Amino acid sequence: MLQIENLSFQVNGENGVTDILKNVSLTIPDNRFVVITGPNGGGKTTLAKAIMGLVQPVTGSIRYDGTEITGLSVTERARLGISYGFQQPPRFKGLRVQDLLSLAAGKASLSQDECCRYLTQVGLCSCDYLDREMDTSLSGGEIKRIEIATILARNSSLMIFDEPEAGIDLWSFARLTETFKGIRDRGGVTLLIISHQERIIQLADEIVVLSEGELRQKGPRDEIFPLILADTVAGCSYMEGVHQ
Ligand SMILES: Nc1ncnc2c1ncn2[C@@H]1O[C@H](COP(=O)(O)OP(=O)(O)OP(=O)(O)O)[C@@H](O)[C@H]1O
Repeated sequence: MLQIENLSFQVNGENGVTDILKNVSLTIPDNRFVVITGPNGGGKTTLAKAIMGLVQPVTGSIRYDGTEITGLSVTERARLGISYGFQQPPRFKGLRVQDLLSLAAGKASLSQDECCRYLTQVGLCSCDYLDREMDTSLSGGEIKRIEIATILARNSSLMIFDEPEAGIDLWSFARLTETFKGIRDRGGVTLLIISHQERIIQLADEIVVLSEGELRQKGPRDEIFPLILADTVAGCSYMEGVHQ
């Protein structure tokens, strides 16, 4: 179980201190498929990075499976079974796709068959990619899908994906949603997915809405999704005010 209590995060800029996360509390039981959504800049990525240990909160605590992890490093959290796929994954020049998948799986060398299994789940043909370097020769969508494959290879108990749909074509996206659905149906993994995509939101057990650094809504998909639709159809009150 993931337990987040009163989590706050601030940045110091030229205009002083800005609150990015404001007292966010959230409990996610095991084996749940949870989608975090909300307007751009609402704090979703920051929350995911705080869970992974990539940013340090100013106040609050994060517990995972009963262990206080707020002060732990990324590596220690990874050992506890947490993994995070970046919104914009880094490139690793000099490392081949097969090397990266092997590292993720914690093996000296992952067999071609095993690599193929992970790459197929993100819609890539392994023969075309295993020897490719993780450098700028790969497209943004390819890098994104390979990174998602490395998270699958890691076999974590809490997988956090940050906008997995970003830059991915319609065909690969369809394959990816099937993969997420398969993980959910098999059980044993908590999926925390940041997404703006209706097809991913539709798979969720629960939806969390973050806006302006605050947790605005949380509940079962069937309860929260109609509220989101009503809200977005009503339009943005700020923009309406600007154009008056
Ligand atoms: N290190 C930082 N310095 C300054 N501002 C930051 C920093 N990190 C995040 N922010 C700001 O905090 C806000 C939340 O950012 P975050 O990336 O968490 O939003 P998000 O909900 O993931 O947005 P999107 O849907 O656009 O990906 C944004 O306004 C962002 O510009």
